[in-house]
Amino acid sequence: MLPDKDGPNGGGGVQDGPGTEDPSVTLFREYLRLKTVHPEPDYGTSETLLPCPAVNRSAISVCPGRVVAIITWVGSRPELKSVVLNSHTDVVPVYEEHWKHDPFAAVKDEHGNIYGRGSQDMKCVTIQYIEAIRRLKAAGKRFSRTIHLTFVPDEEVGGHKGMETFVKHPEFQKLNIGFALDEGLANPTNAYTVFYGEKNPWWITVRCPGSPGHGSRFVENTAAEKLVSVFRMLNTNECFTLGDVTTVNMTMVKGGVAYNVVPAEMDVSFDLRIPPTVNLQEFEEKIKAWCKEAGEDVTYDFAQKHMDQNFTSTEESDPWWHAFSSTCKAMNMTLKKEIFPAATDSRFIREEGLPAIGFSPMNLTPILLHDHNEYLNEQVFLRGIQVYERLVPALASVPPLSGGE
Ligand SMILES: CSCC[C@H](NC(C)=O)C(=O)O
Ligand SMILES: [Zn+2]
Ligand SMILES: [Zn+2]
Repeated sequence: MLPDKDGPNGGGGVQDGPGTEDPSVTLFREYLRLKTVHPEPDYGTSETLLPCPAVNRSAISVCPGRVVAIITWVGSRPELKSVVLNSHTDVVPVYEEHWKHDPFAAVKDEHGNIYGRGSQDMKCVTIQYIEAIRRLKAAGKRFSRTIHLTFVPDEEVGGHKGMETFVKHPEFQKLNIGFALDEGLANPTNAYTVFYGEKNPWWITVRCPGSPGHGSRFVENTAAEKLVSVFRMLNTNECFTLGDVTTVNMTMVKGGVAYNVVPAEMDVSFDLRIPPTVNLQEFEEKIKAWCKEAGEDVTYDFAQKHMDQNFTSTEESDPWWHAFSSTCKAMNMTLKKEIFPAATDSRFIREEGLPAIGFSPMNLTPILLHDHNEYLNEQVFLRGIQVYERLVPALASVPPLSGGE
C-alpha cells in the first residue's frame, strides 16, 4: 500500500495547486517516502507500490525476507529474448542533520528540485520505467519482445540477498534475457553518461599480528609498523596502469586496547576498485607479496572479491547498442561512455554473460548519490520518462538476432 500522504506535497516545500503536479511526479514522491533504507529496509510496502496496469506480476523469494518483484509485459513474439529494466529498491542511510529537508518527505522546492534519499539512486528510474510502460500501454502499443521490470532488494549492501542470488535462481533463467538496463549516474553537463562495464570491488582486511609489550618500551616487530608498511605498498604507483586507475582507500582500522599496551594485532581494511582491464590474478599475487614483505604472519581476507571483466558491446554493429544509441541520437542526446567507478547489480547480470547498460537519464544534475541533500529536478525526471518512452520500444523491437535467439 502507498503510505498516507500529509497533503499533496508531503511536508514542506512548494504547494502545487490541486491536480497541477504530474501524477508520475506524485508517484515518485510517494515512493521516496517509503523507508527502504538500510540497515533495516521496509521492503513490505514497496512491493505493492507499483501500479503497472494489465501486466503480469510475480514475486520471487530469493532469501528469507528478500523478494524480487517482477512485472512482465509479454511481447507478440515471446520466444525472442527479453528486455529487462532493472532497478534496486533499497537506499543508503542518511545523516539527517545534514539535510535541508527531511530525506524521507520528498519535499519539492521552488525550483522543482525533489529532495529525498533515492531521488537519484535509483527510485527515479524505477518510477520512470513504470510510467513509460504505462504510457506505452495506454497508447495501445505492443512490441515483439517481452519486457520485464525487475525490482531487486539489497543492492546497496552488496547484492548477496538480492541480485547475486537471483541470477542463480531458475526463475531468472526463465526470463530469457537478451539485454538489460540498470542504473547509471547523473551528469552535471548536458550529456548523459552510459556505463558498459564496471570496476571490480575488492574489499580486503589485512591482519597484522605483532609483538605486544609496555607502551614505554622499544618494541620491535609491532602490528602498527606492519600496518603502515601494507598501507604504503598498496598506495604505490604499481596500482596504476595507463588509462585505467585502480583506486585504493583505507577505510577501517581496528586494534589496540589501551594507550600503554602495544597491541598484539591490528587489522586494516581497504576498498579497492579495479578496472576490468587489470589482470586480477597478477594483482592478487602482488597483494600476497606485499603482505609477506610487510612482516611475519601478515594475512588477508576478502569481504568482496568480484572477478567479472565482461564489457557490454558499444559497437554500432551490436543490435542492442545500436537500438539504444540511435534512439538517443534521434532525441539529440549526447552520450558519454564510461566504466562505472563503483559497483551495481549490473555486474551480476554481465557475469551471466548478458549485456547490460547502466543508464539513469539525469543530465544537468550534480552527482549526489549517497550524498547529503540528494535531489532530482522534476523536469529532468519527466524528461527521463520520455527518454524511456522511446528507448523501450526501440529495444523491445530489436529484430531477431542473427544466429538465432
Ligand atoms: C560492492 S557492493 C556495494 C555496492 C556499492 N554501489 C554503489 C553504486 O555505491 C559500491 O560500489 O560500494
Ligand atoms: Zn544504486
Ligand atoms: Zn547506491
